[in-house]
Amino acid sequence: MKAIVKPTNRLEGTINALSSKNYTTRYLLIGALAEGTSTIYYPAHSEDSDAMRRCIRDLGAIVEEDDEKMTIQGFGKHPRDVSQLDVGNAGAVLRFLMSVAAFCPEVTFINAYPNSLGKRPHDDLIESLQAMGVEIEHNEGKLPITIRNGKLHGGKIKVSGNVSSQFLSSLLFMAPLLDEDSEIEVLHDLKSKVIVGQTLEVIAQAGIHIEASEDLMHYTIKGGQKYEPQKYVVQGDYPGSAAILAAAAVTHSDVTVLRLEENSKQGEKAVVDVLRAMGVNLTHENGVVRVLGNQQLKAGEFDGDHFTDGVLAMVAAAVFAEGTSRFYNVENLRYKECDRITDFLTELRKAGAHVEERQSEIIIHGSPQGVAGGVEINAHYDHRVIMALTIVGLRSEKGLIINDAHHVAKSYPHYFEHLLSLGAQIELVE
Ligand SMILES: O=C(O)C1=C[C@@H](OP(=O)(O)O)[C@@H](O)[C@H](O)C1
Ligand SMILES: C=C(OP(=O)(O)O)C(=O)O
Repeated sequence: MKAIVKPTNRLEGTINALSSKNYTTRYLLIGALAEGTSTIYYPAHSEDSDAMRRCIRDLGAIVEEDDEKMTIQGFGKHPRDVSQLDVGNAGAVLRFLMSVAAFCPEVTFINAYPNSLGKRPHDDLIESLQAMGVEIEHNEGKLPITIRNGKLHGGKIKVSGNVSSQFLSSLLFMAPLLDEDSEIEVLHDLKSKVIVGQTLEVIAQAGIHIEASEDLMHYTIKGGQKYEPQKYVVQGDYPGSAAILAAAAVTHSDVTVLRLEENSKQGEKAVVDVLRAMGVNLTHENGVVRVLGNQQLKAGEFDGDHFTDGVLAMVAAAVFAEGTSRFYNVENLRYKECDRITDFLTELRKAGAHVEERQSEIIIHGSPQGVAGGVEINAHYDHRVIMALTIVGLRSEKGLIINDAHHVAKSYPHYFEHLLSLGAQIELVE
């Protein structure tokens, strides 16, 4: 699908935030790891959450669904003997399930997206699992990956947090089910640290006890624990909503997004403060964010690691700010669906933005007068690149054509529909 994004002066209206992708993948997982029936209200529907749903079914969970909720009869620590799993393009699903696969005799994770997930590194998790007795075949740390149970055991576990927090989360989900007690030590820096708080939150909701140090670098985990079946309610998604809020910030607008809890553990709720710091007129009360955009933005400097999945949308807003903005501590954006620094900035430059990259920084020299546009954009298989470039297109002189825009469905299948309902001028061509 192509998205033909045309210059749009005004956005107006109210939308319900999509359901959180990262809570949905977690609740599906812990529902599967429980024995008994868990219920998840308002689960997300996107390619990534569908991937988790498909894989836990393949592993033996019984999943039933109606319009409002999903029930999962879990398999505990005894998944079905499945030979292959297809995680689509979902990094978190792959990494979380690599640890669960260690309870199966032999599972191969296939390489369904060689140009996206197929390029992402998993070495750090592979090394930790191997040290725990798991046998792993892999393609230089990348897919396809085959996991064999070997002699899986707990004990002292080390994992690097340099590249992704998902490796640590994966081990935190699995270790309580082992017979032995475990201690996890995080080596190096822990990137996307905030999201580990979401992992610990859902694990605790399922009755599992993990002792975590305050800096989230050390964990003590008793073995032989069981996930209890529970009822979970999925909150609204900040990373996806960040793009809607940024679109409202760069246009004349009166846009309200519902279902964005102020006390959420999602790091990307920081985008509300980022936009505020950029001078955007907004309020955030009782789970409702209202943006009154007037196209006036000022530049700022932000530690992007706190809101990793919201960075691209904030960069798109910064393209139209007065002055030079800097998003630092974002090196691990290079290891996502594409290289979200080099690949994303290549597309931004095509659109007419003035941007510079460093190994772990994005620098934007703002163009408050707007950018030229009038070019075709490569999506690089990345939903967040698509969402961000759409924002830029709305404020361009000649619009943008975003190729392969269907990849937006990885996290936010209704993104264009939502923008259209706010009055965005976008044509979708199959
Ligand atoms: O744990 C998770 O669900 C996620 C962790 C983050 O990845 P990294 O830890 O690799 O930064 C985030 O970007 C991703 O969308 C989801
Ligand atoms: C990086 C993302 O997801 P994942 O790592 O799960 O593929 C994302 O949603 O932006």
